Amino acid sequence: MLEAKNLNKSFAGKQVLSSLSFTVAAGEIMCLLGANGAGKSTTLNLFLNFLQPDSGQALIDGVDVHLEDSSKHKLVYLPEQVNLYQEFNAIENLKYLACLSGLRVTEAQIHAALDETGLDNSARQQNLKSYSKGMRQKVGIAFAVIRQAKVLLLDEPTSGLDPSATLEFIRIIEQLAQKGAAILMVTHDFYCAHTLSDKIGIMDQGRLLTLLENKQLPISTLEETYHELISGKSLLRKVS
Ligand SMILES: Nc1ncnc2c1ncn2[C@@H]1O[C@H](COP(=O)(O)OP(=O)(O)OP(=O)(O)O)[C@@H](O)[C@H]1O
Repeated sequence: MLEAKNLNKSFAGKQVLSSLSFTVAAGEIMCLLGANGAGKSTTLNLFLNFLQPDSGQALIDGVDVHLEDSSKHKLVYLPEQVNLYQEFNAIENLKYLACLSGLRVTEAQIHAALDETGLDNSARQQNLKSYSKGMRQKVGIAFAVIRQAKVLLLDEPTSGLDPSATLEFIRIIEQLAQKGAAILMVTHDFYCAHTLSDKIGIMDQGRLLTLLENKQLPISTLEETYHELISGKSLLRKVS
């Protein structure tokens, strides 16, 4: 389980996160939407312990990531651009990543993880420099499968993916959540947020303005709420 507890963060006197609190339970997918500069990536960086909060806690399974690094073994981070070794193929990359994490994996386990992501068998022996963004992402997700990640942090995972690759990505992430991972995703993609998330937080200027439960929420309501909150204007009024 992942929990932001009253997180505050400033850079050079500028408050970029203010009293940010939310939880993502095991098996749940939460998405953060917000304008550029709202503080979404800063939030991920606090969970990754790349940054220290001024106050508050970023907790993974009840452990403050800034006080104990035991939580880092439970976590996999997928940045917008998955930067793996371009000169290695998928199998070699995953073997190497597993080795760096102190995990022993067989080639059969690596193939099984890649099977879950749907990466074509024929591509697995090719160097990553020939991969598309979606294929690279599948290798990153396969690492989460190998690591049996309890927490997955995703930063704008669908930007630049074509509609089919986006759908495939959604299917893979749903499967990881069904297996019990807590997933926090930052995105500007309404469709992905709407299709995938159990709850959607809308952020602006470091604050969580609202937290929408996504049970049968129409995508038009999500978009309307976003625009009203962020720009103070109704989408419907704008177009009429
Ligand atoms: N290392 C840093 N040093 C100084 N300011 C920073 C740093 N990282 C982020 N900021 C500032 O903090 C604010 C929040 O940035 P953040 O990257 O978290 O926003 P975001 O919601 O992820 O935006 P985007 O959608 O553009 O990725 C911005 O004003 C940004 O300029």
